[in-house]
Amino acid sequence: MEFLVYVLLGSVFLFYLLVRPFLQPRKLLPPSPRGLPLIGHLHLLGRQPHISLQELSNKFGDIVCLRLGLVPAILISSSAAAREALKTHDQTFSGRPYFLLGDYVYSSKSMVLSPPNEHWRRMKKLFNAELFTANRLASFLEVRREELASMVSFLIDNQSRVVNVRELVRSYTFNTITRIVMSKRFFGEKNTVNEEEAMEFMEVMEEIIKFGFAFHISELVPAWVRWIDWKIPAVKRIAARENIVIQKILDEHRKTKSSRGTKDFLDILLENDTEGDGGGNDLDNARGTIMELVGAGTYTTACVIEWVILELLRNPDVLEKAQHELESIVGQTNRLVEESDIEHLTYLQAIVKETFRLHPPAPLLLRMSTQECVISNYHIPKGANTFVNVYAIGRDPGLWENPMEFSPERFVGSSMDVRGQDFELIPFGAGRRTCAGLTLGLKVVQIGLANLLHGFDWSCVAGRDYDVAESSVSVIWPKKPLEAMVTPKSR
Ligand code: HEM
Repeated sequence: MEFLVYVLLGSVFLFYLLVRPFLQPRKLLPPSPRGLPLIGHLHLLGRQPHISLQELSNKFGDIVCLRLGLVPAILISSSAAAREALKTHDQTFSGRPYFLLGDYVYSSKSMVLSPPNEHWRRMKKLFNAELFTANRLASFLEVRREELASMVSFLIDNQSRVVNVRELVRSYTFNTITRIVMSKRFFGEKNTVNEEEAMEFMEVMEEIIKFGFAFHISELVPAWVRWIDWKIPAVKRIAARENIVIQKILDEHRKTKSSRGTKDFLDILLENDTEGDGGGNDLDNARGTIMELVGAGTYTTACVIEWVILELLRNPDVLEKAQHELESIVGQTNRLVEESDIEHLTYLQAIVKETFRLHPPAPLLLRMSTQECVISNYHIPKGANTFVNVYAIGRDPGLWENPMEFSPERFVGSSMDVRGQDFELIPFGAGRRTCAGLTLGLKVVQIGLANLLHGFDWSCVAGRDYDVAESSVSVIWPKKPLEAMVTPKSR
C-alpha cells in the first residue's frame, strides 16, 4: 500500500514537471535567425561585427535574439530600444560580458570590463570625485597646450611634405593622455622614456587590445567550464609582460614624485589604493587602471580626429566653412586656438558630432543583462550578452535624412548632443556605464582639430584613395592610415 502511494506521488510530480512549461505564460523572445549547433550565431558576426549585425537587424528587426556559443545574446539596433535598455533599465544592463582578459591581465580589477561590483562602484566614485572633475582637468590645461604646440610645430617643420595623419594625431593624443595619467611622454623630442621602453609599452598595449577584441572559447561557454580555454597560457604571458612594463612605470613614478608640480592620475590612484596590499608592492588597482585609461583614451580620440580630417578632405566645402568660422572667431593670428574658444565654434562642434554619427570609434556597446526584463514587449533573459549597435543607429534612415551623407549642417541649431541623453547619437555610450573620460576625450578631439584647421591648409595627395573603408580590428580606424599635404597658413 505504502509502495503504491509513493508511485502515485512520484507520477503526479513527474506529470507536473512535464506540463509545467506549458502552464507558465509564454515569454516572447525577440526574433532570431537560424543558428548552428554549438556555435549558435557566432559565424554571422564576420570580420566587421557592427556591419554584419546591422545587416541582421535590417532583416530581423530592432531587437534580435542570438546565441554566441552557449551564451545567450541580444542585439539592439534602434534608438528607442537603446533608450529602454540604457535608460529605463540602466541598472539591469550595467553588466559587462565575461572577458578572459579581465580575469588575467587586469586581475579582475578592470574598470572597463568589471561587472558592476564593489570594485567598479569604488572606482566610479573615485573617477567622478577625483580624476575627471572640472578642477582636475583644468590642472592639466598646460599639458594639453604644450602637446598642441608640439603638434603644430611638428607640422611647421614638415611643411609641404606628405604627412601621415594617423602617426601625427596618435602621438598628440598619446602624449596628452599619458602625461595626464602618469606624467610620461612617449613620442617626440622631449619624451621622458627611451625608445625601447616606448616600443615595449606600445607593443604590450596593442597586444592587449588585439586579444581583447578577439573571441575566446571561455567567453562562449558557461562559467564552470571556462577552464577549458586553451588561450589561458597566452593571456597569462601577456599579463606577465604587462606587469613588467607597469612595474617599471610605478617604480620610476615613485622616484620622481617630489619633482611633480601637479598630481597626475596615478598619484591619485595610489593615494586611494585601499585594495592593494598597502605595502606599495601590489597596487592592482593602479596597475590595471593606468593601462586601461591609456588604452581607452588614446586610440579613440586619435581615430576620431583622423576620420574628421578624412571627411573634410572628401568634402572641401565643409573644410572651407570650418576654417572660415575659425578665422572669424579666433582671428587671423598665429596664436593657438584655446579651449575657451570651443564654445563659440559651433560649426566645428557640428563636424565632430557628424563624424561620431558616421564613424563611432566603438561601434558596439557591450553590456550584459544582470536580471530578466522586458524591452519592446520582448522578454530579455538574465545573463544575456547585449550589443547596442551605435553604428547602425547612427545610419538609421528612419532617424536621419540621407544618412550616408556627411552633412554637419544637420546639427547646426540642433540641441542634440553626444553625452548620452540623445539616444540617436551615443558614441560614448549612455547610462551608468557611459564613458568615464567623455569630457576629456571631447576636449582632446575638439581642440586638436581646431588647431589643425586654424593653422594649416589641407589637401589630398595626388593618386591616393580617400574612401571611407574601415579597419576590422579594435577601434574602427580608416582602413589605410590617412596621408595629406599640410601647409601652414600664410599670415
Ligand atoms: C573620443 C573619445 C572616446 C570615445 C568615443 C569613448 C567611447 C567609450 C565607450 C563607447 C565606452 C563604453 C560605454 C558604454 O558601455 O556605455 C567607453 C567606456 C569607457 N571609457 Fe571611453 N571613450 C573615449 C575617450 C575616453 C577617454 C579619454 C578616457 C580616459 C582617459 C576613457 C575612459 C573610459 C572608461 C574608463 C570607460 C569604462 C566605463 C565603465 O565601464 O564604467 N574614454 N568609452
